[in-house]
Amino acid sequence: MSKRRLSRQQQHRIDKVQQERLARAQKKDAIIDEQINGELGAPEQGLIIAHYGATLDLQRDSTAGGDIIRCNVRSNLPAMVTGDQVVWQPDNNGGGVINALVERRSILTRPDVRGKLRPVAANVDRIIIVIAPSPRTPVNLIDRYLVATAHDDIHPIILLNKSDLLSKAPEMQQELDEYKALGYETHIASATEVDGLQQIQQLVAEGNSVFVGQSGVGKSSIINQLLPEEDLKVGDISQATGKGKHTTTTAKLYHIPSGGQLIDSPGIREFGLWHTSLNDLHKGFPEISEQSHYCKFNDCSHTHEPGCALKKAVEDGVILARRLESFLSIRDSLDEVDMRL
Ligand SMILES: Nc1nc2c(ncn2[C@@H]2O[C@H](COP(=O)(O)OP(=O)(O)OP(=O)(O)O)[C@@H](O)[C@H]2O)c(=O)[nH]1
Ligand SMILES: [Zn+2]
Repeated sequence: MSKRRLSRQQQHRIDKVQQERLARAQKKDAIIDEQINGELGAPEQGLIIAHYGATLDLQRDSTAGGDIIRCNVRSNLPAMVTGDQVVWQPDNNGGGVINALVERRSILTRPDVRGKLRPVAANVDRIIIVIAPSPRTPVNLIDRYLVATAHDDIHPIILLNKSDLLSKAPEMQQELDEYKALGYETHIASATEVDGLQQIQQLVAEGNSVFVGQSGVGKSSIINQLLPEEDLKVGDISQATGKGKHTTTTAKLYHIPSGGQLIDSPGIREFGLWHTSLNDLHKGFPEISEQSHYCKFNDCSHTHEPGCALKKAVEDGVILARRLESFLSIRDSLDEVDMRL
C-alpha cells in the first residue's frame, strides 16, 4: 500500500471522526435548547462547587449563601471543574446553562488512563502538606509532596500536625527548620487542640485551600473541625444517575464558616503521589537546581562524574545529603513514569 493512499484513508477517518463529534455537539446543544425552552435569564457569575459528568453544580453569586443550581454546559467550552468561575444563565426550570469560563488562576491536573492530563480542580491558591510524628511521615515523602505541589501559581505549606506527639519523632522539628531555611512556609500545630485549630483556620482564611498527606496524619480530623456542619464520611447521593448513595470521587468545594474555601476529594488528598515532571522536580528542589548549573558536564547524572557541583555542595554543607539522595531517587522514579505515559 502506498504512503499517499494510506494518508488519504487516514484523512478520511479523521474527517469522519470530526463530523461525528460535531454532530454530537450539535445534538447536545439542541437538547439543552429544548430543555430550556429558549427562555434564559440575564447572564450571571457563578462558582462550580461540584461536577458530575456532564452536569455541574454551581453556586449563584459565588458566595456561601448563594443558591445551588444544576447546570448544563455548552459543547464548545473546555472541561470545567470544581473551583472554576463561570458565566451562566438561569433557565425557567430552576437549572441553568454555562456559557463561558472565567480565566483560571491555577489548575490541578491528573493524567487519565491514557496519560492525557485532565483538570481536577481550578483556582487552588494553596496546598497544605500535612505531616505528623505518628505515623511518622518519611522525610523523602515530604520531598515528593513538595515536587508534586511545585506549581508557579499555588503556594505550598508544610503543616506538622499532632505537635502533642512530637516526642515520638523529635528530629522532625529540625527537618521543619531545614524546610523553612529552604524558603518554605512551615507550621506546627495540633488539630485536636483549640489554638491548633485556630492556627489552621488562619492559614485557610482566604482563597481556596487543599489538604494532602499520607493516611493517618490527621487530614480528616482537620477538615471535620473546619467544616463542623458537613458530614464528609457519608457518601453523596448521585443526583445525576439517581443510583443512590455512593462516595463521591469528584472534588467538591466547601465554604469554611471561619473564612476561606476548601476543595476536597479522596483523590485530591493523595495528590502528592500523582504524576510529576522533570520540571516539577527542579522546582521542588530549588537549592539543587541552582547548584546543578555548576557541574563540569552538562549532562552530569550527579552520581559518579568528576567535577559534580552537587557532590561538592554536599561536602561543603551547602546542600543536605538527604535532599540530594531524595532528588536522585525521585528522578529515577520519574524515568519509569515517563516511559509509561
Ligand atoms: N494526638 C493527636 N492525634 C490526632 C491529631 N490530629 C488527628 N489525630 C488522630 O489521628 C488519627 C488519624 O486521623 P485522621 O484525621 O483520620 O487522618 P487522615 O489523614 O484523614 O487519614 P486517612 O483518612 O487515612 O487519609 C485519628 O485517630 C485522630 O484522632 C492531633 O493533633 N494529635
Ligand atoms: Zn553533577
